[in-house]
Amino acid sequence: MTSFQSTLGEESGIAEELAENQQAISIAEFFEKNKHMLGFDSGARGLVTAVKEAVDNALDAAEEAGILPDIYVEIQEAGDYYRLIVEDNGPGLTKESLPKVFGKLLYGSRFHVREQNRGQQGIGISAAVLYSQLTSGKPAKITSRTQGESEAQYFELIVDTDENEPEISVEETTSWDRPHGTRIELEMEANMRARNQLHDYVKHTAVVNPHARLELREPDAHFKFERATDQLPEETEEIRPHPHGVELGTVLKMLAATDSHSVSGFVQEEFTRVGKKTAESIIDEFRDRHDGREMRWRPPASQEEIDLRAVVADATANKGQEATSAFAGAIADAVDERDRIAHHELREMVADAAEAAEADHGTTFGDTVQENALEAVWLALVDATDDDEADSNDADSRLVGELYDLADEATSTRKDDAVVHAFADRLAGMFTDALDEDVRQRLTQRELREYVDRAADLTEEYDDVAFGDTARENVVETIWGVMATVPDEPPLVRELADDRDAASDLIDAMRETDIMAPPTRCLSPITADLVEAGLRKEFDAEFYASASRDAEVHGGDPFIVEAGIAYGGDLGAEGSVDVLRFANRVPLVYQRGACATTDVVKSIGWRNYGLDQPGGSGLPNGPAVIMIHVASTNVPFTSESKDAVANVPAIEDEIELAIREAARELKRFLNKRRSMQKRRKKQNVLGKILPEMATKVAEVTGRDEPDIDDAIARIMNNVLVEREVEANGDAKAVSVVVENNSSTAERLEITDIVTAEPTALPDDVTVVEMDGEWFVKWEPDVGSGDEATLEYEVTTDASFDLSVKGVETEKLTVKQ
Ligand SMILES: Nc1ncnc2c1ncn2[C@@H]1O[C@H](COP(=O)(O)OP(=O)(O)OP(=O)(O)O)[C@@H](O)[C@H]1O
Repeated sequence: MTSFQSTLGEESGIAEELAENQQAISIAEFFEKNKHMLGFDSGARGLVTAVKEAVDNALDAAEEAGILPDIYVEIQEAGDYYRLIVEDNGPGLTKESLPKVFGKLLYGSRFHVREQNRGQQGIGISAAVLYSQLTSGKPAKITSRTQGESEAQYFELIVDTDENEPEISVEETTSWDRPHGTRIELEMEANMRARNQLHDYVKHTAVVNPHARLELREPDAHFKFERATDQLPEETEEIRPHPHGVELGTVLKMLAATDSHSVSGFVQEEFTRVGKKTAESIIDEFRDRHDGREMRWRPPASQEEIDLRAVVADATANKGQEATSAFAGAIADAVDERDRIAHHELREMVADAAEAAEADHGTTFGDTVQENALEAVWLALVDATDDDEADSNDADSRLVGELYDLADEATSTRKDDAVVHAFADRLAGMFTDALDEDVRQRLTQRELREYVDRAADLTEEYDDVAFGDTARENVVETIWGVMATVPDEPPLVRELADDRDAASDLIDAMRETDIMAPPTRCLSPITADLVEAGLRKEFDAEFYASASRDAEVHGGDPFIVEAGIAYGGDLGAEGSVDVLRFANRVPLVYQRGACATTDVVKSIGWRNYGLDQPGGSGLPNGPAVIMIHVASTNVPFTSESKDAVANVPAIEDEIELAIREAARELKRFLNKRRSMQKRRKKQNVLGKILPEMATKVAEVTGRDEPDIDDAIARIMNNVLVEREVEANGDAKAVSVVVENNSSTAERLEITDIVTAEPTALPDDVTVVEMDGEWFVKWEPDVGSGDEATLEYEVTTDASFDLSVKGVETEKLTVKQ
């Protein structure tokens, strides 16, 4: 005991004294002291967070009401403070809800809703009000007008931190030129040191919300982001949780709150994607965990000389010979028809046989008779034949034989036969012993594993052989595979609600059952096309790629990850790439280093995708932007300030897959670019050397100089497009020849622009005249090593101009 402890022990009433100091803390007081948790840790950051909270709310509210958002943000210098004004054209707030929305923490419409929203906790805007009143001492000034109302409501209020309730100082009606919407005015101690973050937030919000019009006016800048589309994002719908990944506490709460009585009703009513069939599969999985499975044995083979009729007849008394024999025969035949039988299956067969015998012979085969027959047949199946020659060793030979077959099937061929037999023998002994405790031989998978482990340990010990983990696991799996799920009714919901272990079995069962991915109507991904369009709008790059994954689930909430990459062009080549992070269409500005998105980007081997990555890990270098969007009904953030996505493995996996999908396209682009660069270099060298060689050769041989273009095209495996014009009487015969020297088939788009009307054209070309010029368009498919020719005529002198598309310039030689 320490001296401090001894003092404590001697003084009576110290606990009471300490207890007097204990008191409840209001949530508002708590956040007042822990402003950093909500993103208000400094003046610079506080301003950005306040803008973010107000703009996110405005977007949420307008979209929810089906209104194209039009948001105006203004930051003014106001003496020692900064004044923030945010106006939206959303549906507005009623007189009753407005004070609570702005003057009470943890008050909101989204916390209990399983639907993708920017807001989640109902803290954001009231925290901004709290920050403003703490730093400037001024109340928040809110104007709001709901649709159809002739006047707007005006409030001045603060948060009463003791009570966490709004304290209203002014409440009146006013006129406002917006037909509907909300205007917030907050004064706060702030500075513009985080101007870049503020601009990034607004700019990136515009990238992922092309349907919104945003305007930002601050002391030194004024931006307008016009909307790029009049299409609101698909309306989202609320959904129930998905059974994959829900946690025990949540399920216990749901069990306590549900109106369903049965587990089947519960899983169908409370979860998404669970119909009757899925519910049955979940319950089967639950039974496997909660009740275990029953061992199924083979019926006796004919050579075993087990006479089941005699066994049943011996166990049945006083039912008359005819009826008894019909009863026994029906059981024996039913057993004989099966591949394997579990105890509960045999029980059903006996009941069926009793019913049939009763119907045919008028004799009742009641419960006791059925029980006797069941026990006798079951023991004959699992125990032994009672045949005269059987000695005690043969007593379990049926089980040994069957378990030997199963173990043999499960283990590698390298295992010695005698060893497998010895193992099966030991395992059979355990099954036989189990009969004393539970004649049905019900085992959970864990119990079966214990049996197998024990038998394997003994085998290792006495037979001096290895019986490794894989072999053990295979044996468990094989035996578990032949065991039967039991038909027992699962406990009622109210029993489950009080039974943690059983509820946990239900969660495992839900996890193990194949269940369709959750519906995505509750999510509003940006879509791959718009991810790319957003990047194009914002970054002048050379290459863009994007990927949008299918929905997955974490903690019962569906989520979708999207990724995009922009590369080259005007993007800065110095230093590491830019990572743009978004959650539910909201740009994440702070805590980049603590975000799962950044962690995943760092963990990818970017050299493999053609980017420079010093040391082979960490952020890659180069002129690239990597964008990641996580959309979910519940984005797991690292803190209430919603700056960084938490390290949830299921989400990290999807982030990685989405990035890799886009990165593969980048790799293809970079590889191609590299090979084209090589080609260009080689072609340049050839273009220099060949003419000199040609001249020399011509000089030496006294012949004409060979055609250089043709030669280059062949050496470089290029596609050569060549036009020739020959006089043909008064007319001119024109031919355009395509010679494909490359190793792949090519589809070209050739336009010959002619200043005279072309005639004698083949059918597969189109001609359009514009201002005295004729555009002859021809689209030949030319196989590798093949040639194609277009021929036509012009009657007068003309000039020509060939344009060729469909083949990279590096692979093309045009001669005209
Ligand atoms: N501009 C607005 N127009 C209409 N309703 C609004 C507006 N701003 C807030 N609300 C309503 O007030 C509620 C509370 O907003 P608040 O910012 O406190 O929390 P939230 O957005 O729900 O969650 P979070 O704390 O994650 O931001 C919202 O859920 C919404 O119903």
